[in-house]
Amino acid sequence: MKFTFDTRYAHSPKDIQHLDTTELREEFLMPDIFEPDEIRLTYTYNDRMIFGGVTPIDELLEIVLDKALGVDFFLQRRELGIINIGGAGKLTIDGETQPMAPKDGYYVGMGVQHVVFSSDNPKTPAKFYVVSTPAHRNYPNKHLPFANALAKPMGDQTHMNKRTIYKYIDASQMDTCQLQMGYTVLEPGSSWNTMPAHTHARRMETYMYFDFADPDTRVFHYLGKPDETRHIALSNEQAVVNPSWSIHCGVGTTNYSFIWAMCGENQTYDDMDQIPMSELR
Ligand SMILES: O=C(O)C(=O)C[C@H](O)C(=O)CO
Ligand SMILES: [Zn+2]
Repeated sequence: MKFTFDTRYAHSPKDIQHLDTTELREEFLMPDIFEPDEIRLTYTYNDRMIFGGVTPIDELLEIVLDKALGVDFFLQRRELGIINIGGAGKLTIDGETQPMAPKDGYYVGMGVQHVVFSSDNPKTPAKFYVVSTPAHRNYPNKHLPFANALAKPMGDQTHMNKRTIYKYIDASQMDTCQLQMGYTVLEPGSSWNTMPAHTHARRMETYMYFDFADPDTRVFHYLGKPDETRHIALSNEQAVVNPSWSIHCGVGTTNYSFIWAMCGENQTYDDMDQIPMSELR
């Protein structure tokens, strides 16, 4: 099993004025998330979120992080959200087995010692996207089937942003210390997500874009202060870190989906500052 644990640092909004394309990608993009029988994680200094992919094929995979976090085991002072974007798999949580159908989610509370990931069939492997945030107490583990996600239809065809936001880990449904997580599915013919753009200085956010309609699909993810924006061109199954001070929105050359995850000062999903279009530069 190969384990990758990258670091991404926190920035001032002024920093991105000086970054060229390569540097911008090195600082904000996580290019390869799902590699066979690998765990690939990124630790961002933005609210210390850890996010990435766990892709078991023939092996059982477990995230082992102790010295790197100065703890005895990974979830000693953290909670974990999981969404399976691949085939059927399983989690074994401190010895108890939990089937994970395609699109299933799971919340693992602080204090759990072992989370083991596996695929049911190596030909149709599970792909577990995971996000972990610092925690201060245990809340109960919870299986989060896709059918139970809170579905919020948004947008319209005229604005090319017809989409459904599926909230898996949401404060109205369950307790967590910080983590909120879910995913957004754009309809065919729609390409803009979260437009008008918004900021939420109270929370940082990460995104993992996936389910691209064809290999040449690209999503252009926008970041920066509203009056000083940059973009990053993304291929399928790549992720980006968005600092609290940054807008985010994106446009694809086809429709697509993305998993978002947030943490920080509050758990109020609708606490967003919409940016008037006249302020974008
Ligand atoms: O398309 C959208 O709109 C979103 O998915 C918005 C994200 O969930 C978000 O940015 C929450 O703050
Ligand atoms: Zn947001």
